Amino acid sequence: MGGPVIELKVLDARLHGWGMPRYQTAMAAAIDLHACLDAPIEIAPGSPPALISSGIAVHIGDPGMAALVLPRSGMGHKQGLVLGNLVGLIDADYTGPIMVSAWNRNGPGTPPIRLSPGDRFAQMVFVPILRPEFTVVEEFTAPSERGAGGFGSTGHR
Ligand SMILES: O=c1ccn([C@H]2C[C@H](O)[C@@H](COP(=O)(O)OP(=O)(O)OP(=O)(O)O)O2)c(=O)[nH]1
Ligand SMILES: [Mg+2]
Repeated sequence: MGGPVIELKVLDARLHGWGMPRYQTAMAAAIDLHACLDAPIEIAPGSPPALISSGIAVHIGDPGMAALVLPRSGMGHKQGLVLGNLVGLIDADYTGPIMVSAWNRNGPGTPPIRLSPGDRFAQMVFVPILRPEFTVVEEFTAPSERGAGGFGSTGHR
């Protein structure tokens, strides 16, 4: 409602039956992505991630926006299905199929994760992007309270 509108191509007609990419609730931040598989697959622990098409393409076409592909929290936390690239970044000028690297992060000896055609197995969120230009300097001009401290420099409690 009132948000930006971007073009989306449906590359796999089965999505019409599975439920087109949509926000599952009125205030959901992300749309779920469906696994456009020909047949069920099993992703074994320790095996390379499976690269699976979501069956959609978008052309964001605005340098102030990008999309992130993220695990679904239920599948990631409970089943161990996460992304081989941890987070997928979709550039505003990318027009190919949105692909998902599906990785079973579980340890050896655990059962494979089964994915069936149409399963909602990841999600995609659109985010604002800043693209600053850079002034190369020898020394930073403004003072900084933190300075170069990092990696726990402020303590734990
Ligand atoms: O999970 C993902 C990550 C990326 N992409 C697509 C969209 C993105 O715009 C493009 C390039 O991604 P990225 O820049 O992260 O990968 P790269 O390894 O740097 O490839 P490139 O050299 O094409 O930029 O691949 C996906 O479909 N799914
Ligand atoms: Mg890149």
